[in-house]
Amino acid sequence: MRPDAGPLPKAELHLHIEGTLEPELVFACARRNGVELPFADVEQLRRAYVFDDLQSFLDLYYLAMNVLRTAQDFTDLADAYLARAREQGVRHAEIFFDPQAHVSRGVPLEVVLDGLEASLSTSAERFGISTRLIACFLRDRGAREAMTTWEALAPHAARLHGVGLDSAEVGHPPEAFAEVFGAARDAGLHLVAHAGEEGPPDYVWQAIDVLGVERVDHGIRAVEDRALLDRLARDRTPLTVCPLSNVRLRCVPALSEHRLPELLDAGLLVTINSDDPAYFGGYVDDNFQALRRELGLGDDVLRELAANSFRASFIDEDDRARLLREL
Ligand SMILES: Nc1ncnc2[nH]cnc12
Ligand SMILES: [Zn+2]
Repeated sequence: MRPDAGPLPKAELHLHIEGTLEPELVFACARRNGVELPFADVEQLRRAYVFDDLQSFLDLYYLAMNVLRTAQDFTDLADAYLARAREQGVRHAEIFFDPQAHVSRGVPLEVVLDGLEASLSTSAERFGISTRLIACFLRDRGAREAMTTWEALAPHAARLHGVGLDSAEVGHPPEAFAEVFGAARDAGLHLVAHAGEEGPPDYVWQAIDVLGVERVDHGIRAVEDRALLDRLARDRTPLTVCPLSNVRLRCVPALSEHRLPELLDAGLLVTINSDDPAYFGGYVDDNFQALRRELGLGDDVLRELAANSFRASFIDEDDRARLLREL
């Protein structure tokens, strides 16, 4: 039992580091790198954070990250996330980054990796948070570019913990990425993929059956397919659900109508995460608090969701047991 009433200890398993870019850091990086922004100031940028769907968010997400040019920018980005994450009870984070979004605009992969690692390699000492990196392929840029990206990543495989699949989902089914996921598996990396965020349950089936992912990112549309729910429950395949993201991107009409309780009732290993917290109005514990407020989840359920985050993480068994004992 925990002695105090601070935020629950938890792991964050679905967090895009580029989605932690707060407007203040956008302007600071733009200023020092001489990048022009189509926004007058921080307030005007923040006012633009109103989204109709995933694509309308991605348009702004890719635009804002254009200010990230140097290793120092990526270090500052990760440091800012870690400081926030510590306040939110995070003990372990498996962090996504989008190599193609940087390499395609002329920022070398080494700059991104060196910059992130300069922060993350000391995250445990400075913030009490162990960290891992997961490189995501941008599915809307196709399987061929994903393979080219993998060829650039492979020499750095030891610096990575896994690969994932993200960006615009509908029209870009997981099965197209079977070969590149096979190559990453052969290199000893963990596999995850966004599926069933906006896309149909069939994309979740493909992620587990064709790509062989160990976790499904989002996966909320699995609720529409009884056989899929049974399969995910039977295999204990975790879903990394992001409630505030789902509302902001209009994947669900309101938090009070989120079908998370049905996923839990079906016996799924559900975790709660923040996705792109700078854009969606809250970091990971804010998601937990919103579930308490809007969905009426009680202490026991919230504690179970926090425990699931350790169960679903890729940490060593000793670390998992140690972290579970904190709850
Ligand atoms: N919620 C999300 N879905 C797909 N790709 C993303 N990239 C960053 N956030 C994302
Ligand atoms: Zn995501």
